[in-house]
Amino acid sequence: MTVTDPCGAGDRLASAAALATAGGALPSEAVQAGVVAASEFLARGGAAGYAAPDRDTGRGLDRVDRVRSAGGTVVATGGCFDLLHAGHVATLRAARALGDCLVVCLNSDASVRRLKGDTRPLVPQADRARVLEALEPVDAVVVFDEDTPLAAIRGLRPDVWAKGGDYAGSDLPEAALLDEWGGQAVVLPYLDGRSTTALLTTAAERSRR
Ligand SMILES: Nc1ncnc2c1ncn2[C@@H]1O[C@H](COP(=O)(O)OP(=O)(O)OP(=O)(O)O)[C@@H](O)[C@H]1O
Ligand SMILES: O=P(O)(O)O[C@@H]1O[C@H]([C@H](O)CO)[C@@H](O)[C@H](O)[C@@H]1O
Repeated sequence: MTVTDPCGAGDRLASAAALATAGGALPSEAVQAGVVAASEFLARGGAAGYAAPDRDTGRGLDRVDRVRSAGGTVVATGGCFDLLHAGHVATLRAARALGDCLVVCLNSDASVRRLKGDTRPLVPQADRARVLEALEPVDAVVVFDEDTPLAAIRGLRPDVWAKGGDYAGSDLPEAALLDEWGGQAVVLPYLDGRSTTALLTTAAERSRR
């Protein structure tokens, strides 16, 4: 293999090793996974093997397809993302750092209503999607109407499914689906004290003053 441009190989090794560790691999196994990923990355021409994302057309599922066909890592996350806060941004940034693109599976308004009650969402799905698409870590948003993102995930077949730290300690139901194609479900750190519910409660209290 003629190594043309090693740039990015270290990041590739580190992200693959981190993912392997998150999946329970031993340090030696994680390093091995990282070396394999970095080798495959270089074999495909390294960073130069990726088409430069065109900000006009580089967003959206076409970018996800390009990353996948170049052998990159597709990361997906999901949620309601009603009133956005720093915890959401922390999870989106951490999820994006696990791979080469990030897709957000977004609950539709009807789905949010069934999940979180008739008073939710405050922000309609079209605006929730627009806000998410404007964030640097987000490459695409897929709105789903079901109670769970399982059908959307099956269609996307991401390498990684990530949720925020409020799911720490719980078995993500998406993990079994990712297992079908060797993907991994991971829980990311939680930013204490941030939640849409807390924002709504504070707003209601302040408005009564
Ligand atoms: N404080 C936080 N730190 C990190 N990730 C978070 C935090 N709050 C939510 N997330 C993550 O953001 C995604 C969307 O979650 P969601 O929209 O339910 O946020 P929320 O603030 O918990 O909303 P709600 O209060 O209405 O339940 C999920 O993956 C969730 O794990
Ligand atoms: O914004 P939330 O409440 O984190 O989003 C929910 O997440 C659920 C989670 O993926 C289960 O593991 C999902 O089932 C539900 O549809 C909401 O997206």
